[in-house]
Amino acid sequence: MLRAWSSADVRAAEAPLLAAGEPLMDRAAFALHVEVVRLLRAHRRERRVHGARVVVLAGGGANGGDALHAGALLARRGAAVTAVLAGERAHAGGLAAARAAGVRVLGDVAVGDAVVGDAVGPDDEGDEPGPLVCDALAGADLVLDGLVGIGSDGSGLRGLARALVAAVPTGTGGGHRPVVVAVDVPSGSGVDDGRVAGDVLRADVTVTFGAPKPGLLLPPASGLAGQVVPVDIGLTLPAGGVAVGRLEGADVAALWPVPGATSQKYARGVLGVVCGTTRYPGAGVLATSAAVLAGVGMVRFVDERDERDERDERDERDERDEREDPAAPPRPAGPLATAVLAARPEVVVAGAVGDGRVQAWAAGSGVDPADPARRRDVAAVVAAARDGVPAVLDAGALDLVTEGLGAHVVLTPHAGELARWLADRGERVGGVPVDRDAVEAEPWRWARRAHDLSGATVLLKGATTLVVGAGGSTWSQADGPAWLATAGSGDVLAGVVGALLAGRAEDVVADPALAARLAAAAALVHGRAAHHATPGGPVSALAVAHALPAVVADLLAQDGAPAVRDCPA
Ligand SMILES: NC(=O)C1=CN([C@@H]2O[C@H](COP(=O)(O)OP(=O)(O)OC[C@H]3O[C@@H](n4cnc5c(N)ncnc54)[C@H](OP(=O)(O)O)[C@@H]3O)[C@@H](O)[C@H]2O)[C@@H](O)CC1
Ligand SMILES: [K+]
Repeated sequence: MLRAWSSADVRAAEAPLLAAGEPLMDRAAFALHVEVVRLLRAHRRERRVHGARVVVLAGGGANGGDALHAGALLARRGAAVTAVLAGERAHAGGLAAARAAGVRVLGDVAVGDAVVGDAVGPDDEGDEPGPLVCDALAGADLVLDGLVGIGSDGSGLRGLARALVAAVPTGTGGGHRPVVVAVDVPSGSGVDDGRVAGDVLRADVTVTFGAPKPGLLLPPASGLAGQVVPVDIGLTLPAGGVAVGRLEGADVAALWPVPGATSQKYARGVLGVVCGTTRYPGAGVLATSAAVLAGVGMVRFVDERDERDERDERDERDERDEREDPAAPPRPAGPLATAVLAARPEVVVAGAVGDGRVQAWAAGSGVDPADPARRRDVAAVVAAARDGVPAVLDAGALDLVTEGLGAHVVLTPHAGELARWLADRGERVGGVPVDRDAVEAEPWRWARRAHDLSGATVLLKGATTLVVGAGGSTWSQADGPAWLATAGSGDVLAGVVGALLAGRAEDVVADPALAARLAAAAALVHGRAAHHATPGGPVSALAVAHALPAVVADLLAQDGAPAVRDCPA
């Protein structure tokens, strides 16, 4: 599991060690240079550090200090290192180390009484990179981004720092692009909230010290961090202080409901499904298939009934009452349930919500809220959820969600659906109702807001899926390929979430915070199933569902004790 701590927690953990004279920056810089050595060996044709051209972009704080110290170590290994000083001051220790190691220093900053280096820009403002800097960047094998770390307020880079970021070759049109390593965080990104205001240099690797910061896991900033390499510099972080977590494969086994030798289907969890309509049966097929293939004990699929069906049922019931005959004859499956049964014959069909017991519900996928019959079924599920039955509410069910649910209910909107849901509740940003762009710019903020308003666990679908559960606990999962953004993908995810809620229903009722971890595990498995279905290529939602058993089996075989539970027969 990857855990991110806030910059305040990291600073608090650093403080006593710095006061005690622990060499935290030396540790950070050493680890940083080790990662750079690895990257240079991997990426350079010569496979070595000697002769590699490295540019260090150094701000005036300790982030720049880390970068300059690492630059010094690289220079001592034979790299041709150029440091560009971007601040009005430079980290004195880092600069001294760099100069002593033979690093070429460019910049117009005063250190003590001395002005060092060459003029950066051609103008007096000094916020345009000059030709020496541009040449160094154009020829660099690797750029170290040490402009600003956790000292950033996330409002965007300014002055020369901003101009330097813009001057790094991007490789567009097949041109040269250096490997970019961010020091602690990509400079200027929202360290604690994942916001991106202004230009941020996209990193291939971020070497982060003490602990990952939330912005490395939270979109949109997480999309600029590349591979996150955490470095232990000896900090002790507060146990309860985790701001954001990310489940990894080894965490899934402990969450997944695994049957014991004496388990039977009812005790293993029955999932009631109200997904799809006669007109659009696909979502019913996909959500049901996913739940079955994720290992739920049984699916009870609620068929769609039209008004004529209901009239007939009422008449039959009245006739039975007159005959004092309580046994209802089994009803033939309608067209929707017939489609579902054709794909998954193991499913049991129910005539209505409440016909037969379930441990959890999945509702809303592929349901048009304007469809009166299906809307009534979904409303019955929402009522059951309000009464304490775990449920995943997707797509068409979201319109029926109001305040006062518990975290045992998982909402699964995408950004557009979440924006609409929030706007309907009067949420505004910059004086206008929240829209999709606003949610995509600050997904964590709005997922938390939806959790606060609804009380439910909120799983916000996206390239990085965010889950906010009880107490604001947050999980960020980025497990799927971009190909997973395909029709029906959300229906499959709803089925997997539903399977987990049904399989661990008692645990979720006892501890609603568990729902967020289960939803995060579902997102992980869903993403991996997409990779498994068609590595590197297009993927269909049904193929993702079909890949679930193999992916789950693989994850259960990993380290970590599976939660094998012998349920009473
Ligand atoms: N202490 C230690 O031993 C250890 C520290 N560690 C490292 O320290 C980092 C934190 O260092 P920090 O606290 O010095 O802040 P830092 O991130 O360098 O930023 C301050 C500088 O940025 C500048 N700046 C700010 N905003 C800006 C903007 N928008 N656009 C442009 N510039 C902007 C600001 O300029 P000023 O406002 O002063 O003009 C100032 O120069 C942390 O991330 C980790 O890398 C680790 O190695 C562990 C050991
Ligand atoms: K940085």
